[in-house]
Amino acid sequence: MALSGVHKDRGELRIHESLDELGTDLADYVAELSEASVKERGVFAIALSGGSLIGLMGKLCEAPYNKTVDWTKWYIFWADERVVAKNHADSNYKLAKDGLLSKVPIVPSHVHSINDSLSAEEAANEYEFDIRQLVKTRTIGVSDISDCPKFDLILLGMGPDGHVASLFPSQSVLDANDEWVTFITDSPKPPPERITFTLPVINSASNVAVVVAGEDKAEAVHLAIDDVVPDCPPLPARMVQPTKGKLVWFLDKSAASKLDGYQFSE
Ligand SMILES: O=C(O)[C@H](O)[C@@H](O)[C@H](O)[C@H](O)COP(=O)(O)O
Repeated sequence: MALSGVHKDRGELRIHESLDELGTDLADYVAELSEASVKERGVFAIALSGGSLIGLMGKLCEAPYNKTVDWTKWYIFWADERVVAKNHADSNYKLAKDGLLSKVPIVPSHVHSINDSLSAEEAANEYEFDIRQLVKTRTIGVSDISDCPKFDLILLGMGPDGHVASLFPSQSVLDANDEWVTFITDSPKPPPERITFTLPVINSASNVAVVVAGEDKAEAVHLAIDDVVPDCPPLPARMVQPTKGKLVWFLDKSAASKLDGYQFSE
């Protein structure tokens, strides 16, 4: 690891020399959380996002993880999903299925994806209903300070504009407090129709990891983590602040290059 440390209020930073190293650390981290959660609760409830994250999780399909992780205890969800058919190239479900879920022995009935035959609004409502049933049976834990679900791990990517899940800057969904899952029909990143976990759900998780690589995201990483005097509303990524859970940033050197105090020489 190039550098690691704990920021006083923005969580743990793990900064890597290369994407290969980042991928190994990410696989270790997910495997350790899975083991701890299965030991404690008997299951592991994990929510994925789309984008480059899934490729960076690729090492989980390889030795030793493919044989050491208790995949049958995994319950899979999406922190956000594009409202397209499951076999569409834009589907986050398809991305995860092709890149991860089809390569390890996950129980098909444990994979909770959205109903792709519904409108964005209906799909969000139905997905929240599904999650509520699983909170009732404690397949997903529950926050002890609100009624929110407490996922064992929520994995997020971040866009160059600082969006996480499908929570984009200046959109009203950032203020959604009553819903667990909401929807947008005007995503600045295509496709336009998406469902997304709301901030209260993200911030109720036991663990949240934000995985970011590339120089085009360096400014957003700086604004999301460093103590900056804001001249604009906080980036969605900065609003990720687990109430009781643990936040970890997995960064490559390029994404971390504008962080205060982190100067890398080539
Ligand atoms: O479905 C999506 O579009 C996402 O879940 C989104 O939040 C993604 O994680 C970021 O845009 C980062 O994507 P990249 O890592 O590909 O830049």
